[in-house]
Amino acid sequence: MDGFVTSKKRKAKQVVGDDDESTDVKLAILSSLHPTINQETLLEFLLAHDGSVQATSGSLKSQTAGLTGISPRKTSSSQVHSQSSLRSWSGSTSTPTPASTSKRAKLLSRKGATLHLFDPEDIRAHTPCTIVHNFLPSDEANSLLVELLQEAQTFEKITFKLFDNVVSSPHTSAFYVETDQELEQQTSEYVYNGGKLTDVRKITPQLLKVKTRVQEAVNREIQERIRTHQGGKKLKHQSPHPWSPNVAFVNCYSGADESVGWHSDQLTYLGPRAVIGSLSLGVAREFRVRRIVPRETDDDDNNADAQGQIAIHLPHNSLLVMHAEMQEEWKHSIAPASVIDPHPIAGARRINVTYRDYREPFNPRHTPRCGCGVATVLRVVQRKKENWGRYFWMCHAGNVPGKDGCAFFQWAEFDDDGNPTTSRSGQQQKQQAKQ
Ligand SMILES: O=C(O)CCC(=O)C(=O)O
Ligand SMILES: [Fe+2]
Repeated sequence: MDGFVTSKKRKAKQVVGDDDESTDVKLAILSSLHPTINQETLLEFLLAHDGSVQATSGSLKSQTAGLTGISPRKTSSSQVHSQSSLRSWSGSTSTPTPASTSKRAKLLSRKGATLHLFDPEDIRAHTPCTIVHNFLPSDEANSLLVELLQEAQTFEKITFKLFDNVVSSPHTSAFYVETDQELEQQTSEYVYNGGKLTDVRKITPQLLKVKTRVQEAVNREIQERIRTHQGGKKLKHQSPHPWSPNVAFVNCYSGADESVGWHSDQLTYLGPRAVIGSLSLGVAREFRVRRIVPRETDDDDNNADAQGQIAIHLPHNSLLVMHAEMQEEWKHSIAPASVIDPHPIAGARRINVTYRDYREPFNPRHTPRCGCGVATVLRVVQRKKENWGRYFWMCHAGNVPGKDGCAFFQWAEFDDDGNPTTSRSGQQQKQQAKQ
């Protein structure tokens, strides 16, 4: 039985190139083992040691002991710099067309280099995001910040399993829902990283009030994006319905060294081509994005940073919209900072609220369950050229410390509006028939 599971797992890996996360995962492990060494240096060492975490870590330990060749974290993620705009030197002030946008982005962000963006027009032109500065009336932003800093005193780090290591997120967070019924469902039915969330809270009156403003602004931004970047049409699998957030994740970064590693947000409850509204409060930090470039071959890891990173600077009271192009094709992170400019209310702390639209067809009651009896996770092929852009459901029960998952894997199909085209029972039957 074990042999069967192992070979099935291997097969799934081959079709989806699931390995694609391994560089990020390896970097996350190395980062937690060597917190003072910046990610670029870790990546260089990892590549030099053929992707072996153990060899990289050993080599880093001996080099840091001898203090040779390693620069401490010296990322430029630091103070809030100011930059007028790229437009001032690129000579263009007009709204870019999709073609000119991607050409400019290619020219400006390069392998190994980080392009720093501050101006909303530059962010719109070079990334799948848009930003609204000074989003809330300032007293509303400040009082939401005060409330969430208070809440964050009891937030916890999320613990999960990476390969055989148990690691915890380098920041704290909590999850907010609107009704008692959702609170009950979230703790009994929903699954994150293979396990149940332990800290689910009822949304606060201020978070709820701000949600209405976020909802209006995000829907406006979506329409604008469709007009300027999507040729007037929603993307294939993008929902045609107005974006209607019903949950919020709140993250707290207590100091410059707290961060979140490279990831794409989980589509499991959002569906394909999801849009997310992300409000930043307190100290300004860098939100880094990079496009995922499909691999030419299975062991081609050199492409991981082929187009370089883009750092979007997120000041207090800014709303970042991650548009429908984002989660499937890009990864994002909050980089550790070497220096920060303290905020008058928050000091070194930053609060981030991501409002999300959990869609009914993606309720775990309707989505496939794996052999462990757990609702599966929805993912997309990001690296493997062959199946690039295809969605699949897979078991994630093995991410819980102390648990092993199963080999469940199933391609996911959606109609043009992003609704699953097969019912759960239909999918389960097909899966059982195949086994
Ligand atoms: O803190 C942020 O701005 C981003 C947080 C994030 O990526 C997430 O919660 O998924
Ligand atoms: Fe995220």
